[in-house]
Amino acid sequence: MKKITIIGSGNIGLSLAKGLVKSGLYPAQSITLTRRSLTGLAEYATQGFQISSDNAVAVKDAEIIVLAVLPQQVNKVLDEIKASINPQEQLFTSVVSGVTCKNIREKLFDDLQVVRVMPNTSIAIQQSMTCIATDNASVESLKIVKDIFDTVGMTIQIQEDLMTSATALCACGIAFFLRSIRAASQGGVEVGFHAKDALMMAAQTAKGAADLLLQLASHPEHEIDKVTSPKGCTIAGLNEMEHNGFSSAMIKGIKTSAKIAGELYTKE
Ligand SMILES: NC(=O)C1=CN([C@@H]2O[C@H](COP(=O)(O)OP(=O)(O)OC[C@H]3O[C@@H](n4cnc5c(N)ncnc54)[C@H](O)[C@@H]3O)[C@@H](O)[C@H]2O)C=CC1
Ligand SMILES: O=C(O)[C@@H]1CCC=N1
Repeated sequence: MKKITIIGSGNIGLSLAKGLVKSGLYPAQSITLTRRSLTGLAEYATQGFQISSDNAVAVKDAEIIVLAVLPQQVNKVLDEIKASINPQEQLFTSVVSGVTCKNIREKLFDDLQVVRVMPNTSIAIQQSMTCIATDNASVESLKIVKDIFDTVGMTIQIQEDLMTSATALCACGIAFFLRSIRAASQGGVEVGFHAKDALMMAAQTAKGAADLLLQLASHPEHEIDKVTSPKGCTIAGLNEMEHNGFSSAMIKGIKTSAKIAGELYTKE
């Protein structure tokens, strides 16, 4: 168990903190959460987390630092914490989209080991798909990071130049799949279900579809073939969706997100 400081405890920082505690391996007491104003963190203090609005102090004791502020807030935060960082003792991780390991070392220290991590908000319930990349961390350091994120979902190590693509597919992906579940539930209401039931039915159906792929290592089209009876209603609905650009919309959306993810950080 390592001491972890999360700088910027907003949506993803707090989701990570919740997931780590839920894993049972990281007590809240081992996690320090920072934010500019402590008001939003008061309830976390009552749960045992350390809370602070002083990033420089909060990183001092940490073995692992997780940077989780917005890309436009990064430079100010790195300037603030530089004097408190010990590159020999600490491992620096960042979930910030569009900020490279090199960008971080340029602001801190050349010999600091930096690992980029791209989780998604389902990390709060240990279901994240987390992508990990580095350009200088040792095998041992990478394993430390992987071990942490393996407790809160699945991990995959990727090349750093694919990190913005990973952001679009996996981090933004939560919103894309949620919107498609919401849309399915709205269709469900049109065909006769109450909204609450329709949403639960759509969500469980989506979960079942995902698990068919994950548990059976199956291909989507193979599973789709099993649903589409000849002259049946599934193929009729599916083709109607495709005529309206269903796959195309998802592909274009992911490409746009990946492009924007790569443009979020400006060095100055
Ligand atoms: N929200 C998501 O699903 C994901 C977000 N990310 C990345 O994580 C980062 C954070 O995103 P969100 O959590 O969505 O944003 P957010 O705005 O919810 O969280 C950022 C937090 O940082 C705090 N903050 C700002 N300046 C600070 C400072 N000087 N010191 C301490 N705290 C400070 C803000 O008060 C806020 O609570 C972004 O860089 C984003 O690209 C990565 C993966 C998923
Ligand atoms: O929308 C964003 O920019 C962040 C990065 C990935 C998820 N949320």
